[in-house]
Amino acid sequence: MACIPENTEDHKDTIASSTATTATRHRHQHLHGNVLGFGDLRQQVYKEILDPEESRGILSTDLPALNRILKGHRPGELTIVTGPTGGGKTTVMSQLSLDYCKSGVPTLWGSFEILNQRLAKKMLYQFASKDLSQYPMELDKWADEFDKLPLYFLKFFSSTAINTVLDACQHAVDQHGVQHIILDNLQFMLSQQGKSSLDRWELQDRAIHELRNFATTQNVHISLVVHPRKDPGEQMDINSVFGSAKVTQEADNVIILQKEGLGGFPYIDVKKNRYDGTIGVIPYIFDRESLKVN
Ligand SMILES: Nc1ncnc2c1ncn2[C@@H]1O[C@H](COP(=O)(O)OP(=O)(O)OP(=O)(O)O)[C@@H](O)[C@H]1O
Repeated sequence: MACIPENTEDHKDTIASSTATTATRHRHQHLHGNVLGFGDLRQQVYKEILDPEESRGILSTDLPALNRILKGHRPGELTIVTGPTGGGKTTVMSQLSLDYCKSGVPTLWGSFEILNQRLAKKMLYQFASKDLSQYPMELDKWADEFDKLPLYFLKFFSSTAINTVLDACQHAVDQHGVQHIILDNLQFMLSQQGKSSLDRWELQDRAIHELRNFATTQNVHISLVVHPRKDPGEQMDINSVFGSAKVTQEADNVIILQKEGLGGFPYIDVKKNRYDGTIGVIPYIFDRESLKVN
């Protein structure tokens, strides 16, 4: 019978490999239900390395320049959108969400500042790319097409408790497969809640935390419109967002709609992009006929 001497290299390898296997098994045996080993992530990591296009989000058709910076609209993220008063936050988010919705992203709008019918009218103009009051004969045709979109609206208006909002969002995720939720805006949603200004900041921090958590656990994208601080100055920066630093810390993306600056054009300013760190600006022109930016 062949006998393998204990000090051969083969034997050392065998011992080393069996020790590694035991260590791996030992590691995995002791993993808590909420703790992962690399093995659990391996296939996803491969996918990110070998197929980066796949891990990118849905791309915008209307604003291709935004894709080059943000790399698409991804589930599980929280985007903060801010900009000066009347600077186009609702208009741009309406257009962008419609753009993703047309690509098949089921979308839920929470419009706490403007009535749903006004928002839907704006979206219908953007959908038709024209001022439909000038084309009344076409109204039914466009409305029928618009009605086919996987688009939903929350009934809430102005002050609404965050838990009430999230309950409705949860229902929309479960029943309609919603993947993008737009809340416009945080201040109107939280208005008249909290007695002192300190209370209000705490309330806002808690709401941000809840929304962040919802986006992650439900794997949906939340776009949250937040007003700037009073008098944010000519060009806004990340500190111009109203509230504590938590608002922008919790966000994966921070987008500021800046007033005329670059060559006299207003521009979309991507100030934070946690996905790959690319930031940058996209000048745009607002078309009053279609209510779209391009
Ligand atoms: N870039 C733009 N240039 C000029 N007018 C615009 C632009 N974007 C939107 N508008 C128009 O300005 C008005 C306000 O736009 P919108 O409601 O989108 O701004 P907002 O930033 O959401 O406002 P608020 O600060 O009140 O929430 C609308 O009538 C809209 O059609």
